[in-house]
Amino acid sequence: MEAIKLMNLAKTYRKHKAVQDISLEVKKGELFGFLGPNGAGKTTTIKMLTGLLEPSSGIARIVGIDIWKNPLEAKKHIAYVPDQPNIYPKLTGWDYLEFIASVYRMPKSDFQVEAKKLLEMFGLTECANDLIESYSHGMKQKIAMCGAFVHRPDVLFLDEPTVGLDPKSARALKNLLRQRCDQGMTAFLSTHILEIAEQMCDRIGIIFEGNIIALGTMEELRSRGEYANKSLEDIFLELTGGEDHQKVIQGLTNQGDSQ
Ligand SMILES: Nc1ncnc2c1ncn2[C@@H]1O[C@H](COP(=O)(O)OP(=O)(O)OP(=O)(O)O)[C@@H](O)[C@H]1O
Repeated sequence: MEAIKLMNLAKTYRKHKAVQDISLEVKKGELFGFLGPNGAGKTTTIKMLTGLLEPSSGIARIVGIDIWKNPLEAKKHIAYVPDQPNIYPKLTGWDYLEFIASVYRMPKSDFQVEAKKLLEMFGLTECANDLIESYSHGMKQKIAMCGAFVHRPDVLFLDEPTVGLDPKSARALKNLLRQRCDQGMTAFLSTHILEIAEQMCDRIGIIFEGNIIALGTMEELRSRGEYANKSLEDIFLELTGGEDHQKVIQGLTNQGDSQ
């Protein structure tokens, strides 16, 4: 059974079709990268999959459960870290994790072992007893990650997870994602950072103007004749027309330089 399944999922904001009938399956244990330029529809898709934004049409299933027909049941299986996590400022880091663990009914002893490991991994042990309002943006993001991992979700959604993380924390996140996916968790992450998708993800989907325009492993994407031996950046720019934009920008910059 697929961990995540989208069937003709679409979202229209007033008249603007932000996501257009996308269908996709992500298998259990897969680390899936959802890549696209600004405004392509990544966040809209993730919000529909996590039960935060009702689709205009189509179906979204998490471990076989329709998230819109049976939201409580489906949400037991997921964790979501948005790009701008907004977490309780008046709790300490530790209290926040404890709160999450209680919502997911984690046994206390499991929670303590898991929480300590995660805080250590993300370099938050020293400030676990400080109020979250005193945390920097990156620290808030990291405690939100710890909260997402602590209850061992079956499916984890991350929106732009490495933006704002220092290199050490980004590395810790990459390692942890790989380890958890090897143990059976499924991860769905949106990113602009092509290197991350290229290095970490088992499979990549490229979304552009609300449509999935490419889908597959790096090898599969490259094996499309015209993309042989190209980097994901080249493939991405060609597919999304970014190269033309880049040329325009480059042209303008060069003009500026010569004046
Ligand atoms: N609440 C809203 N009302 C109207 N239009 C919206 C709303 N949210 C998003 N959109 C539009 O839907 C499209 C997709 O937006 P979305 O945030 O899903 O893109 P994204 O791929 O996550 O972009 P980014 O990488 O910039 O975060 C954009 O054209 C955006 O302007």
